[in-house]
Amino acid sequence: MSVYSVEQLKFSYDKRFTLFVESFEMNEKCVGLVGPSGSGKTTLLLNLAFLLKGKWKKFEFLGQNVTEANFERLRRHVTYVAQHPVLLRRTVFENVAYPMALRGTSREEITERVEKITELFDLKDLLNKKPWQLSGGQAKRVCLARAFVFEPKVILLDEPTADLDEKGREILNNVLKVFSDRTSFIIVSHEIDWLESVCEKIYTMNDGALKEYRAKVKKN
Ligand SMILES: Nc1ncnc2c1ncn2[C@@H]1O[C@H](COP(=O)(O)OP(=O)(O)OP(=O)(O)O)[C@@H](O)[C@H]1O
Repeated sequence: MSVYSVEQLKFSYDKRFTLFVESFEMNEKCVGLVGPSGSGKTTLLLNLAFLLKGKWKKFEFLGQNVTEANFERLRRHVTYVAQHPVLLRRTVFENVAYPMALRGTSREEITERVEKITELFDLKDLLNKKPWQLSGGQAKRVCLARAFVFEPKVILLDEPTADLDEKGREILNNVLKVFSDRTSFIIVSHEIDWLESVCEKIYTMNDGALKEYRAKVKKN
């Protein structure tokens, strides 16, 4: 079953920019997306996260036909992590727990999952800190942990390495590996070498059009 199967997806904010994806079939666990600034990468991710609604000839998500009726419901299975995501003015623990609290998860399960994910993202010592007490890299790791904590089927990452130092990158690489058995990823980045080391396939975006960049056999 494909993660996404899309034909002729079109979205415009206004007359100045149009995203037009002729065809996108995602059968990989991880694909990368590169392209110049303003070419439409974020716009594509927002459409694939069901946060922007365009028009399409065919749009399937995990084998389900996307329709007007289920569009908003499908959001539950996919998480978009923005390049500069915003944290709530609450503790790190509460920020990471937030998506599960929204979903009505029990307090016990929340605590257990937050513990596990903050361990993976090396945030254990920061659980009681507030956002303004964190460095940029720490804040980014909190945002990433908040996306991974409820194990959505698909995670869309917009420039995830921005703000991360070497240790942060190692952590992210490890988490991508740990989650590769249960989560699929689309990653926007300008770091093509890094994308090639973690993705099975890479696409380019130019003036709103998506093209395959290079098929690649994953190392190790
Ligand atoms: N909310 C909006 N309203 C109107 N136009 C927008 C909006 N968001 C983005 N755009 C325009 O749509 C085009 C594509 O933007 P988008 O953010 O998808 O590009 P991008 O490839 O992600 O860029 P970057 O690499 O700089 O993040 C740009 O011309 C941008 O100015």
